Amino acid sequence: MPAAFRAISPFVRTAQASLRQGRLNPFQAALKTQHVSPILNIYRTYAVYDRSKPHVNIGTIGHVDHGKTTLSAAITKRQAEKGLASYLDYGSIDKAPEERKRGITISASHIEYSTENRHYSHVDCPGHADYIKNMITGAANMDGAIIVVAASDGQMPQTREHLLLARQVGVQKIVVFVNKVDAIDDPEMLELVEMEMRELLSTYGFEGDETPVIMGSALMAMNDQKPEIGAQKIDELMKAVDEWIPTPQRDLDKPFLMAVEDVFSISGRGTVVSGRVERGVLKKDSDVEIIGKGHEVIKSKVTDIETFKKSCDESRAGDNSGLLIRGVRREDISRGMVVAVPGTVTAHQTFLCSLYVLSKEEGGRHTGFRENYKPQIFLRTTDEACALTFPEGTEDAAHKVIMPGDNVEMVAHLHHPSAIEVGQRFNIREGGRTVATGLITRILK
Ligand SMILES: Nc1nc2c(ncn2[C@@H]2O[C@H](COP(=O)(O)OP(=O)(O)OP(=O)(O)O)[C@@H](O)[C@H]2O)c(=O)[nH]1
Ligand SMILES: [Mg+2]
Repeated sequence: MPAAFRAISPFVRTAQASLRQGRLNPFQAALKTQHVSPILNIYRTYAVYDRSKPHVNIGTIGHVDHGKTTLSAAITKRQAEKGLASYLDYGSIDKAPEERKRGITISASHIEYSTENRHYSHVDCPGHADYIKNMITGAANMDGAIIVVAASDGQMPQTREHLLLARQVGVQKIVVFVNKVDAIDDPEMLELVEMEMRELLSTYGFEGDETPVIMGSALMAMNDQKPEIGAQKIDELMKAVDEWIPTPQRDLDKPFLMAVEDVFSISGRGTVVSGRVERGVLKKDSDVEIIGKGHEVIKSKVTDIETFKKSCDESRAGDNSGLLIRGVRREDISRGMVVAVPGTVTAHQTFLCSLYVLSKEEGGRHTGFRENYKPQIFLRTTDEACALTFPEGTEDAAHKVIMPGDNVEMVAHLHHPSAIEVGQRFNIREGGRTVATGLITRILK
């Protein structure tokens, strides 16, 4: 340990004593004293940042007051004890003074920690409209979520809302943390909560039977009490998160996809399609499929690749490329179709999506719209006619009006089948301006 580190404060002396007695290792000692000194901050940074581990974005979601912020703090506490995070107490996660006073989280707070396997960026996510908007528009993203459900709320009238929120923000994989188990005496009650949760997960299109459900108490973990429902459950939770939420693939590692921007024919050579490569790497002489715009799937081979006006052996994510495709006529391909690795993309016509409808101030509509709104939607390089309806079971769908500034979940029916995928974003425009942004959350047909 550096000399400067030794002379700083009583905190350091306490930590050092623990260190000597073998209760803490040097990293943990540094973490314990993180508030004191910039040198310790450097220690802390080293403890947390480990770029060799894969990075994953997650967050806590769930109803107001069910314990999201307490759980977030408890995770950092537990990981800090292992030298894998810097401990943040409740107050430093709920930053705004008015939040602390009222005990309600208003803005999202970013924290980070690691497990043995991965590095996490974690948002303590309030259920507020602003945050949902950020997720829909792509300003924020989550690879998976921990949904916090308080067991003490009896039959959990808000459970549906939690799952709807998770689906709306585009999360595909969830880990459930049933919180406040310390306040429950009846174990049967917990079984009931778990059963109901699994059933609802399936109803909302998540894998209800396989989803990990951990029962514990964030408060007990924070207070170093009852480790069997406190600290140990945080460990179980992080293990489940590590295993259940997949590591996102880098664009370059994904299967090749390019949306067609332009098609032309070069005499003596054939048809060339051009566009910006969205993901993956394509080698010359690879087989591809060209999909979308209501056409049959076209099977072909890319016999030459041109990037920056030079012929090359491959085309990669981010490149603007021209692909010479064999045996396909120019008129069979149109802008908006995608060129992809065979079998990786299919065309669909109906999907569930989350929409953020721009407010008047953001340049959006001045009036609301109802079911059967028929806008043009802009997907990748093309636009497509589409009709929007409310999901099955929506109350009073016929009279519901969506106003500018609203978030809403809707079902989109495309006029032509298009190559679409879960997680893809799109815009709705009217008269040349964007009036809504959408996120595809489930493919329906
Ligand atoms: N008994 C008990 N209470 C808990 C537990 N976890 C959290 N609480 C309490 O529940 C209340 C709400 O906790 P928060 O962590 O602020 O809940 P939240 O979900 O972040 O709330 P918002 O951000 O306002 O939506 C606080 O009074 C916590 O002390 C627990 O495991 N057991
Ligand atoms: Mg909170």
